[in-house]
Parts: sequence; C-alpha cells; structure tokens
Amino acid sequence: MLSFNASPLLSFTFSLTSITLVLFVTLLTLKCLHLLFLSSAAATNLHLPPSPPKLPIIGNFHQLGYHSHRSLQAMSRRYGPLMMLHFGSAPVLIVSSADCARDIMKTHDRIFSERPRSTLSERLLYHRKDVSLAPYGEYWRQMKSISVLQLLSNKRVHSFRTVREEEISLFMDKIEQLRWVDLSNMFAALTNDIIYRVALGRKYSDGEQGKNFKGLLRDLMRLLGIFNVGDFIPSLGWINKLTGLDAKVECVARAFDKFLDDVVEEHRRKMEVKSVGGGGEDRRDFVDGLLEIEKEKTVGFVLGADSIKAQILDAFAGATDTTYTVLEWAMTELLRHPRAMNILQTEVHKIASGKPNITDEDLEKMHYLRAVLKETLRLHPPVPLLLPRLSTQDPDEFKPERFLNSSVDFKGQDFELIPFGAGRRGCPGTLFAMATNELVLANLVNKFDWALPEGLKPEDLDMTECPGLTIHRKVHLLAVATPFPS
Ligand code: HEM
Repeated sequence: MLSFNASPLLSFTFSLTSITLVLFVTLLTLKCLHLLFLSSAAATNLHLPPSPPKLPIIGNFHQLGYHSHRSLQAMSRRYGPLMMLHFGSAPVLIVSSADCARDIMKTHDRIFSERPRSTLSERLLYHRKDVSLAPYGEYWRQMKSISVLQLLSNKRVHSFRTVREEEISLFMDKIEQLRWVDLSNMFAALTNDIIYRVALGRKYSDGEQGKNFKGLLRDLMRLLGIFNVGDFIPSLGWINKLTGLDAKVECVARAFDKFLDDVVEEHRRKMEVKSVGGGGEDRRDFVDGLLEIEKEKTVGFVLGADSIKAQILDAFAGATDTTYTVLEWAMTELLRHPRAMNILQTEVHKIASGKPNITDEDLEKMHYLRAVLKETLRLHPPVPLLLPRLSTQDPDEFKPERFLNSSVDFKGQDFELIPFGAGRRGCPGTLFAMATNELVLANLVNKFDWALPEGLKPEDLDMTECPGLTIHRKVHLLAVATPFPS
C-alpha cells in the first residue's frame, strides 16, 4: 500500500465509542471545500465543522503528537465526528463515523479522488507517473488497470502460487534450523523475496548487491514516509536544502533509477532471445508484462520508460513494508493471546490433517485464520493514518471471534474496516497481500509451536509502535519455534 500518498488524503483512525466509528481525515483542496461546504452564494457564511484553536503559520501541527493518529483520535472525541484542522496552510477535514466515511468514499468518491501534492514523493516516484500519485484521470485509470491485470488480479495472484509456496518452504526450513528467530527480520525478507520474484523475475537479496538493494529500499520507504514541511508551509520549503533532505532524495531517486534501468534492460535482452517472459503465463513476471504492453501499444498512451519504472516502484512501495507488518502484528497478538493461538492451531491442524505444508486450497476452510488476520488489520492497520477499527465491544481487545459470524470484510465495502482504503483510489493490492499473509501464517502455526523467549511473559511483550509510513513494531519480534512431531 502506498500509504505515503494516502495518509494526507484519506486517513482513518478509531473512536472508542460504543457505535462503530472510524475517524476519517481528508486533506481537501480549497476547491473541494467549496464543493462541499459553500452554497453558491454564501461564500462568506461558511458552515465549517468545529476546529481546535490553531496557531499562525503552523495551524494545528503542534497538536499532533509522536503518533499522529492517536492525537487525532483524542481530538475527535472532543470536537466530534466532523472536525476541521489546518496542517500549515492546508485545510484538513476529519470525519469520525463509518457513515460519513461511506458518504465520502462512496457517495462523494469522485470529489475526493485527487491526491495532494508531495514534492519529495513525487521526485521519488517519477513525477506522478506511478498509480498512487497520478492525478485522477485517464492516465491513472489505465495505469491502475495495468497493475491489476499484470500483477494484482485474482488470476495473476493465483499464477504466483508456486513462488509463494517455494519461498514459504525456504522460510520454514530456515526457522527449523534456527529455532530462535527474529520474526520481524524474517517476515521482511520473505515478503521482499516474493515481490522481487513476481515483479522482477528473480531475487535481489543475496550477496553485496542484495545488501545494497535492501539499503536502498529501506531508504526509499523511509523517505516516502517523511513529513515534508514545505508541502504544508511553503515558506519553510528551504529547510530541506539546509538539512540535506533534498540531496538525499535526489541521491535515492537516481540510485533507484539506475537499478530499474538495469532491470528493464535485462528483461529487454531476455525478450529478444525468447518469446515474452521465457514462456508461459506462470513464468512471466511483472516487468515482462509491462514491456509487452509497451511493445504492442495496447493502451491509449505511450507507456514510456518512466511509467514502467514508476509501476515497478509502486509495487515495491506497496508490497514490502505493509505485507510483513501484518504478519508481525498477527504473530505478536497470537503470542500475547495463547488461547487464540491454540484455537488457530487446532483449526489449522484439523484441516491440514498431518500434511506438512498448507496450500491455497486448505486456506478456504480456515475461518479462524481469516478472523485472526482481520482482527490484526483492525487493531494494527499498517497504514498509520488510515486506521479503521471496528468499535464493537472491547475495541482495544484482540478478539478474532468478533469476525467469525460476521460478513464484515476488508474489501472496501464495509466502512467499519477499511485498512486498504475504499472507492476509486482504494488499494489494488489486497488480494496479493492477503494471499501471502494467509499462507505464511497458516504454515507457521501448522509446523511449529511458538513461545516467547524464556522469561518473557505475554503481558510483558513490548507493544510500542514505530511512527512512519507503515506502523511496525518498534522492537523486533523474537520468538522460539518448536517443530510439532510429524
Ligand atoms: C497489507 C498490505 C497492504 C495494505 C494495508 C495497503 C493499504 C493501502 C491503502 C490504505 C491505500 C490507500 C487507499 C485509499 O486511498 O483509499 C493503498 C493504495 C495503494 N496500494 Fe496498497 N496496501 C497493501 C498492499 C499493497 C500491495 C501488495 C500493492 C501492490 C503490489 C499495493 C499497491 C497500492 C497502490 C498502487 C495504491 C494506490 C492506488 C491509487 O491511488 O489508485 N498495496 N494501499
């Protein structure tokens, strides 16, 4: 998911009231405000939502704490379900009810389909040539449909099944050898390897090249998550030059561009010797698909080199941090809640009935597994300011059972649970991410019994969140795996 773009535009957190609430923050352009709040004649008589007092220049920034979603949640309790803030000079609308979220993301979806500008992200993502930053319109529509058709559709996700299974099997072998594992690191490596293989055709995690690329990807994600003062307070835009941030962004953008040039060139050479992708739908990677479109000119515009590279970057930015964060928090909660772990293991063992490896077919019958993942996405949505929570009873408790006899899903139709957003600009990568998450989690609990390192009680597990683009654990999750007797 590309939360860096999404967060200022569409952001959610939760309220602890007894009804189902989400807090919806949307950064509106003044044009949108006019559309929403101004009657044609009464421009001076605005009926704007209540606002906390603001300061000159910075607006309400000083009221956002270290974890901004938590500060917004607290403010919304005081100012109500519809509240107006100013981030520097940018007006921001905070909506805190599922009904309002539905109104905005469904009824008025078109009005809110534009992304706010972000100079740093735009430099990193080929000046809005990617899907997530592209201005709403025909180019964005075509690019999104390309990413779905070539990478994220049901059919494509299914075709990557062998890659998922092979990588998960290597992951399990590694755990079996190590037993005492840093799950945070391992989840990150696994989800990266899967996206490298399906997008680029091979892994980029080994040796010196792997180390460099890992560092580069880390820098990219960090920079995309940085709050850029100049976007909100233009008069302070010069600060980035002084701090060296502009130079860092330039350096990472160039390094990625060089890397992607090499990747595309390698694929072009491969295409010259073989038919696309070296034969077979299953062996065709994302870059092969993009080059094929470029060659056959099947879209209504020229899919140039920058558009191809921007698509690849979107896939990295969308698929890496977000996917592993879900696994990290799911295992954290299961280790803190041995009862839930037990129920999950019982379900998985029953369905696996002695098989060492879980497959996609087995997953369909695993209802508790799906409930665990939904509950994880509810309590720990990876995208900081798009924080949906189902405020049923005990909203702070980890209770997968709440999803067992409920039709609520995260596909963007149920506005109580929208970790992937909703509407036109909703995340296209839901299927892709969840296919990995379900298979990894089911295999992990099928093969191993899990415990916290000796001396650490479930209630003492550090739950501190890391601020940034995606919210992962601040402290890595360490756990001890004991294989079940075969
Ligand atoms: C657990 C994993 C993921 C989460 C939680 C997540 C979350 C999100 C969210 C919240 C948005 C903004 C939606 C909105 O504005 O309404 C988004 C957009 C997006 N995500 Fe994801 N995402 C995930 C995985 C992926 C994957 C695997 C990909 C692609 C490989 C991806 C690609 C994108 C793209 C391209 C957009 C921009 C869509 C647009 O602007 O039209 N995401 N994601």
